[in-house]
Amino acid sequence: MLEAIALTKDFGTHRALDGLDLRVDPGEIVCLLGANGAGKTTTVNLFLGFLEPTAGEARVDGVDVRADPVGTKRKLLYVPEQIALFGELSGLENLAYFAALAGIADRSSTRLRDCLAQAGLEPAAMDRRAAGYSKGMRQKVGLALAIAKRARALLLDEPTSGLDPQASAEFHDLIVRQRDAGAAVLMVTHDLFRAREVGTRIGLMREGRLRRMINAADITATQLEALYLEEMGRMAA
Ligand SMILES: Nc1ncnc2c1ncn2[C@@H]1O[C@H](COP(=O)(O)OP(=O)(O)OP(=O)(O)O)[C@@H](O)[C@H]1O
Repeated sequence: MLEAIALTKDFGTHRALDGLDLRVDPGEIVCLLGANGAGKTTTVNLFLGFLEPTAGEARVDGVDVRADPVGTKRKLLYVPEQIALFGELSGLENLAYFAALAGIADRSSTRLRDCLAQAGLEPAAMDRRAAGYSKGMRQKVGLALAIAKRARALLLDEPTSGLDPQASAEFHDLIVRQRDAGAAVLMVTHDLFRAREVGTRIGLMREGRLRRMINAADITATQLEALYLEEMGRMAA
């Protein structure tokens, strides 16, 4: 569903992403871990068509993002670290607005409320102004859009940073539900523990390169941490 083929991005003379080969199939969650500046967000932005690759291809459902930026984006849902909502509008009104922008045909209030409920937003909160929403509640509106859109792939960039542990666990449960419904999920995170819990595979990135791809089932959290530190060079001495 998501495929990077020798994907490369330079910013001036700096190579931010260097020949990335990666595949995320329907029904799996691939987590990207790595130190700041490793090229994780650049990868997500290339799949979204926010950046043009210097070389290689980012494909969504077999289509090069550059060849059909609008069509490929329609199949994706992007959840950034901070979801921006209109504070004066309710959660439901925000969802209705973004659903219209995304070209979703069925935007009845009943359907959108159902999507918000599936994303875990309390019914009582749906009609309250989003200005009073916590970060966790805003993320749920983002996920509700994925559900409304029937997005086939989710691109998540540090979606739970700053969430309390309970909200983070709840968010990850929702992602797992999307995976079980057949979505392909690419998640950038610094949370090694959650990556191992929910990830099918875990990629370790450093300085623009994918250094290692690990099957989450083959490794304990402690082993993952040791591998991570080793790859990041902190245990090199
Ligand atoms: N628009 C840009 N212009 C110039 N350099 C950029 C740009 N975007 C990213 N970079 C550089 O590319 C490299 C990779 O950045 P990227 O944001 O992909 O890292 P990351 O792995 O997501 O890091 P973090 O964990 O801090 O979010 C960094 O050196 C960064 O400074």
